Amino acid sequence: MTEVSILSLVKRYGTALAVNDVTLKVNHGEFVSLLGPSGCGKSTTLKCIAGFETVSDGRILFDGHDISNREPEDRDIGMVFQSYALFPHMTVAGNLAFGLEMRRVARDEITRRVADVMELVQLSHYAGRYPRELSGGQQQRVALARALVIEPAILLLDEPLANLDAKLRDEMRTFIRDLQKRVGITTLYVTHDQGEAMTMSDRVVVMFDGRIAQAAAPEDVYDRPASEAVARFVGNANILTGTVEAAGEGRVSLRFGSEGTLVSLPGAAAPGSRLRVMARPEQVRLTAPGAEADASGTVVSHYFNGGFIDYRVRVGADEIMVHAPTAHRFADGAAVGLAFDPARLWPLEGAA
Ligand SMILES: Nc1ncnc2c1ncn2[C@@H]1O[C@H](COP(=O)(O)OP(=O)(O)OP(=O)(O)O)[C@@H](O)[C@H]1O
Repeated sequence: MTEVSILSLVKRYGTALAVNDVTLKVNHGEFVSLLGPSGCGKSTTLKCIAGFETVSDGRILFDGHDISNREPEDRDIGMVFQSYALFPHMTVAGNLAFGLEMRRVARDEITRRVADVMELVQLSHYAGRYPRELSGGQQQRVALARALVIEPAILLLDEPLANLDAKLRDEMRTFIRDLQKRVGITTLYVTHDQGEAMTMSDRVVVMFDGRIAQAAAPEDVYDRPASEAVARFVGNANILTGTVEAAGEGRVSLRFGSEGTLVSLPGAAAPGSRLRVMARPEQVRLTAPGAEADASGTVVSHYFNGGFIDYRVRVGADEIMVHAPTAHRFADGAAVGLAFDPARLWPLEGAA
């Protein structure tokens, strides 16, 4: 297993900064996702690690060795792309053997390793098939096997599930994650899909404009986002502004609107100041009017979504998203109360 250190990485295309001073350590056997909107620099970061792009500044170390100037084939990486990039004129077994033949591995050893990796990705019965005779998910499993068969030190994946339909994508998430755990390989995974990053990763690195906005465990990024931009990119977020009525011992009492009840939450701000807090839609509870609540509002719309109902509720000038169980239903126009779970409200940095 290998540790990857990215130190003050900069990548410029002309005057444009695609990667702007990225520093990140990926531990032995860790699964780290680079998550961000299109153009934020995640693929460029991965390409610099793979050696497909030269770095403009900064260094990349594998287990303490500077590999910034090594050719891609000398970096000991396995790579999987969105387009499976399989050789169409070769069978599955041929595709898997190719990298080993290039490395002049002995024939017996190639046979053994190809058989092992086909079993690992559950494709043993497909050895003689050509890529065009496989489904998208199967082709991506071959691509994964081809990256792993060379037994690389690091696995790099760039949007590998983007071409698959939704159900297959869900299955492949678990498949890749289980496989990575079994093999124990240090993995960097690029995606713009926050669900994918959350379910698969040990750590999620959120990037905007070539910079890291937050690098933390999925739960931390979701529950304790470093900024409003992270809060909004990772899942849905209600951003509420309240007035601090009292403060002390690392907690503040916040009042939303003129009628809102006081909610006590962790934070430090002077009384009278305005504070923005994040409440995830599933952390807001709807109550019948008259029942104890923190605020009152009117249902603007509701959408049935299988196990849940997604409501939009007008509270004063704000619209609050609520992701609620189906047990109690409220019609459009209904008066409702909203109750926040103070333990789950998260104060955001910066002035309101
Ligand atoms: N070869 C290139 N020449 C010039 N600019 C480039 C090149 N490759 C990428 N860029 C620019 O660098 C920035 C980062 O691109 P990058 O592909 O890393 O983003 P990304 O987050 O992976 O986006 P996507 O999900 O769309 O691939 C973008 O503004 C892009 O236009």
